[in-house]
Amino acid sequence: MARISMGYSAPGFVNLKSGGACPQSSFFPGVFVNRMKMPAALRCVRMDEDDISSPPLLTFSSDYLANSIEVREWESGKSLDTIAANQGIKIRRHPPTGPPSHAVGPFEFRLENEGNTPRNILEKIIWDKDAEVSQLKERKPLTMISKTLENAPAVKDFIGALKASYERTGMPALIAEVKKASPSRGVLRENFNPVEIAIAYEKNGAACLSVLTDEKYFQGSFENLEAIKNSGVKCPLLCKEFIIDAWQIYYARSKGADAVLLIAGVLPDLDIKYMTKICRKLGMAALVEVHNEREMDRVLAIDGIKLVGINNRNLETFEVDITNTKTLLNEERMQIISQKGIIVVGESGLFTPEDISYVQDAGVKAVLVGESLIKLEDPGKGITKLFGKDISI
Ligand SMILES: O=C(O)c1ccccc1NCC(=O)[C@H](O)[C@H](O)COP(=O)(O)O
Repeated sequence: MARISMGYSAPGFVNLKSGGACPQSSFFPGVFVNRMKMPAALRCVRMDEDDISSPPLLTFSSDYLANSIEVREWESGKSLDTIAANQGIKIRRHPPTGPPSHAVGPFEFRLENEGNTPRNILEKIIWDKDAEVSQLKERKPLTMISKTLENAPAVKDFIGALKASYERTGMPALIAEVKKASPSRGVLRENFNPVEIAIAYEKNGAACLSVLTDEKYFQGSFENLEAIKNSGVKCPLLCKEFIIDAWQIYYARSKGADAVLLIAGVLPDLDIKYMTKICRKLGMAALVEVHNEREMDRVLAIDGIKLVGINNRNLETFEVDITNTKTLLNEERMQIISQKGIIVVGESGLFTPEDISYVQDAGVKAVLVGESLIKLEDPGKGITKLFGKDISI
């Protein structure tokens, strides 16, 4: 099988060559491209069929490339943002740079939102995350992380835990979120002890836990994730991050995550396919999050996805509407979901037993809940209040 490998040529740039051992032969001979403008799937790590612990040399099967519309678009000069926009994604991965787009007489200017101003909070988060991940990767290259994975504790079965809970209680399985703050609500809980909260959630019937790791906007951290993992909590853990680079999946795994979040409103199909493949190789689950019908249809068309989250919160406007879950789960889609054995997770804005019944009737088998639990004096007891019954027994 022909493989493409990347050799670094200049900071931020790669020289695409074919066959790791044969640097000058053809696939993309001597092509220099801006690495930051490439889809994540083409950017960072090895896609070797059998070995995921190897050094960060990227390899792709030629079949994979030949079948990918996005790769062909990218080869023909389309930028990552254009490819994403063709899939309805409005979030740009980086601040656009380049000359001002308007000239009037001797003046050149850029209209607001045409230049380096993020269009909304999600775009701002993604731009900041991109800079953060670039720095972290320099400090902890994949080779270093891969070494730590050799002795890492086994991954826990995230989807299995959701199914078991649903079967046991007859109610949506709970993914309880360890969330100190959010951009839409500010600080949700001053007295925040992540391990205590995690233990209380588990004791009161949570099937899995979601741990926010973004520091800047959510006051979360990978230390929190690691501390919960090491506390003896048995629930599988979702690393709640803004993943834009496959390196982050390996990093999350090294910090104890059993599952990661992939946001369809940020990641084009090729990235989702590539990242879910990495998750499978690492034994992790991927919760692929959608907010609108287009994202839902894109994700349902991708093979191998087993967990889909419907976020009732619009991450660009912060508007929350739980009827979104019902809108997205129409009859036609429910048929695909059941044929493919997908578990649907209802996310955000769930506060009462009526809300839980509403999304359950719409077709979800799990829910992801943060605010309504974390704001209570006793977040563990909040679970019984939220479900209208004790789901720990
Ligand atoms: O919660 C936010 O304000 C937010 C803003 C921007 C991007 C993501 C955001 N939240 C992530 C989530 O979707 C929620 O943390 C999760 O679904 C739980 O929601 P909730 O029960 O409403 O706290």
